[in-house]
Amino acid sequence: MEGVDHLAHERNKAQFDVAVMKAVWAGSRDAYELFHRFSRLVANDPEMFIPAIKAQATEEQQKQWLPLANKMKIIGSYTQTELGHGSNVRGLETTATFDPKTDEFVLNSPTLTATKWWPGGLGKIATHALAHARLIIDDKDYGVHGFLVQLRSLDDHLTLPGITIGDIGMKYGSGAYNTMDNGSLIFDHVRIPRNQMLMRLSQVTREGKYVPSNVPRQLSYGTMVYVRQKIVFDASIALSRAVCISTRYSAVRRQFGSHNGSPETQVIDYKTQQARLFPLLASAYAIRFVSEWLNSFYKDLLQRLEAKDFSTLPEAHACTAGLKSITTSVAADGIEECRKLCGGHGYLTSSGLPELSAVYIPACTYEGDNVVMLLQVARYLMKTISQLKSGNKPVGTTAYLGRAEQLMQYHSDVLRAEDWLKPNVVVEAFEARAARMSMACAQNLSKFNNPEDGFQELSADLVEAATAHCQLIIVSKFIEKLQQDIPGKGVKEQLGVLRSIYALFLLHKHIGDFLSTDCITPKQGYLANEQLRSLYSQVRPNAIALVDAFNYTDHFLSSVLGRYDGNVYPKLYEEAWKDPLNDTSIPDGFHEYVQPMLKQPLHHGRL
Ligand SMILES: CC/C=C\C/C=C\C/C=C\C/C=C\C/C=C\C/C=C/C(=O)SCCNC(=O)CCNC(=O)[C@H](O)C(C)(C)COP(=O)(O)OP(=O)(O)OC[C@H]1O[C@@H](n2cnc3c(N)ncnc32)[C@H](O)[C@@H]1OP(=O)(O)O
Ligand SMILES: Cc1cc2nc3c(=O)[nH]c(=O)nc-3n(C[C@H](O)[C@H](O)[C@H](O)COP(=O)(O)OP(=O)(O)OC[C@H]3O[C@@H](n4cnc5c(N)ncnc54)[C@H](O)[C@@H]3O)c2cc1C
Repeated sequence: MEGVDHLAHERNKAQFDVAVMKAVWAGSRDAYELFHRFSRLVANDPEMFIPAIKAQATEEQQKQWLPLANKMKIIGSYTQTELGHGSNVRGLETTATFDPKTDEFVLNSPTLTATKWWPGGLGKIATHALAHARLIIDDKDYGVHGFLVQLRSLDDHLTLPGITIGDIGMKYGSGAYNTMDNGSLIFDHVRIPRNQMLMRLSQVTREGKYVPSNVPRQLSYGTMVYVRQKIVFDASIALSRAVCISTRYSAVRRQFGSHNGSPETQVIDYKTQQARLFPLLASAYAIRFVSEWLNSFYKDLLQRLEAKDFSTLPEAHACTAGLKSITTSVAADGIEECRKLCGGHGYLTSSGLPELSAVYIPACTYEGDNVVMLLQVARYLMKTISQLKSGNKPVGTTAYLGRAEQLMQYHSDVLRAEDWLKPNVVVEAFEARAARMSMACAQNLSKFNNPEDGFQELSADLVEAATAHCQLIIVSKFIEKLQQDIPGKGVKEQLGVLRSIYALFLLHKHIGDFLSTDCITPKQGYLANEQLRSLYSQVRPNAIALVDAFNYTDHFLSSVLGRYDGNVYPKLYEEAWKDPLNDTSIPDGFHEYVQPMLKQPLHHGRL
């Protein structure tokens, strides 16, 4: 019935202050503003163009271009990827050749594979591109740099001479990402003034002299680092949306279990449902907290860069690349699992889950393919280990590698299931697992004469070691979050339950790592799983309140299964009748195509 809260009985079970949990989840308010910018982003993509200008343009260039971009007097596209290259930025083929006679750069797409391909907004709406092209001066190639290129007239929006632009066509399913005009672009000797090369990091003088950057060249990748750390926050939003829908529906849905006329069992009470759903609920909170930490780490990096302190740049790259990879994979797989947790109705568009999945899953690819990103983390870990011999003391997220020798001797001292609730016990196990996996890779790498050959040969193991490292970061940041002062009845206790679920679920899922590295015994693995089952029982009465704490409106969730009031069945039915197919009883084409078949005379008893 309208106006009735069908989940009130669930909400009354909450053992914590939901208002405080909402504040803990919301964290810094700007994160929400960011997300709402993102929700506009799917239709447009100024959010990379502007940061890229800030990162790569001189003050003078920023004064010229930022006001135009901020006021949408120009619409920009971050135009880097090409038909032939995306991951390998240094392999991009578009050229920007300096012409000293005219003090211009000539942009050209020398091959088909040099066609710019995928940039958001490029297909129909962008008036300007921040095009990444190989800087060529006197036939010498100085590598990839950024260039501002006008694509369309600001009067009639027609493409300018030498510019061929198109949309790259429909994408995955009918998802909302098809509102994004990812485009293609071919340059045919397009001339731009020299001052439209972004020259904050490196310059080209009027005489055509190349002035190399006096800061790490990787700062030219700064926009990707910025977006990757934003994407981690986005993963917490996407996963929490799906978890909210599937948790509420799991409390509404009843199937089997009726005795003597009693109500059937709520599917949320099945242990299999809990074992699939509650780790995702815990992961949403874990990703949110690590995104908060990553954002503060990134802001600290920016301050350091202002002071020409590049000391945390390598770690920032590794953390943004690795956490982007891990969290988007968890979120994308989690959204699909949430669909399955809702049974058949999860496959309905009105559940909100197919659309969420279709829009979200490219996050595993854009801003860096997830495997390529983990390989970057692996490079960083191997480099860190190689420097141990020279006495380099790792700090920050690799500090544990400074204790590698000690961790190589580690054996968990867990005796009882509840020992796994101790944060230090968990962190030690995760540190030992990550250290041993990385050290084993380093050991194996040392057997290769050519380190690059070794890296390629061992890349699958290296990805697993990088994954263990990133999971350790997320577990550690969840633990650190709970060391903060968090008020409110039962809030910290509930977050503690989620922290333990997150860590022990990962331990159970990757039990092979923990056993093969001899960090824990099979018995200790068994006790961890015992404890996990007990934790699910502790979350159960709080599950609805924990997803209420995400504070999502029904409009935002756009899901009949995830409605706040749990009034699912009438709304499912109502939503179905909105389908145009139900405007008529007899479907189009029936009389022309189906009825003649039905009217066919029977021949010898056969149609
Ligand atoms: C857009 C919205 C933003 C925010 C607001 C809203 C909401 C956010 C939520 C979601 C986002 C919403 C929408 C996004 C949707 C679509 C947009 C998508 C855009 C794109 O996809 S843009 C294109 C992205 N492309 C990539 O990511 C390419 C990936 N490839 C690379 O990054 C590089 O090619 C790679 C793999 C790093 C290799 O580079 P390179 O060959 O130059 O380096 P090496 O591997 O040889 O390493 C050399 C050395 O350099 C270090 N290093 C590499 N990269 C970096 C870096 N970025 N920073 C610092 N250091 C770096 C590396 O570690 C090595 O160091 P070493 O010598 O070993 O010490
Ligand atoms: C929805 C969407 C929006 C996008 N928006 C933009 C945008 O606005 N601007 C822009 O410039 N680009 C954009 N892109 C492009 C995106 O950045 C690239 O697709 C992404 O970086 C992956 O590169 P790729 O396509 O070359 O993949 P590839 O690198 O070709 O990946 C193919 C396979 O090769 C593997 N692989 C590649 N290299 C290695 C290696 N060294 N070792 C092991 N395995 C490897 C990958 O893991 C993957 O399995 C967008 C893409 C999508 C899907």
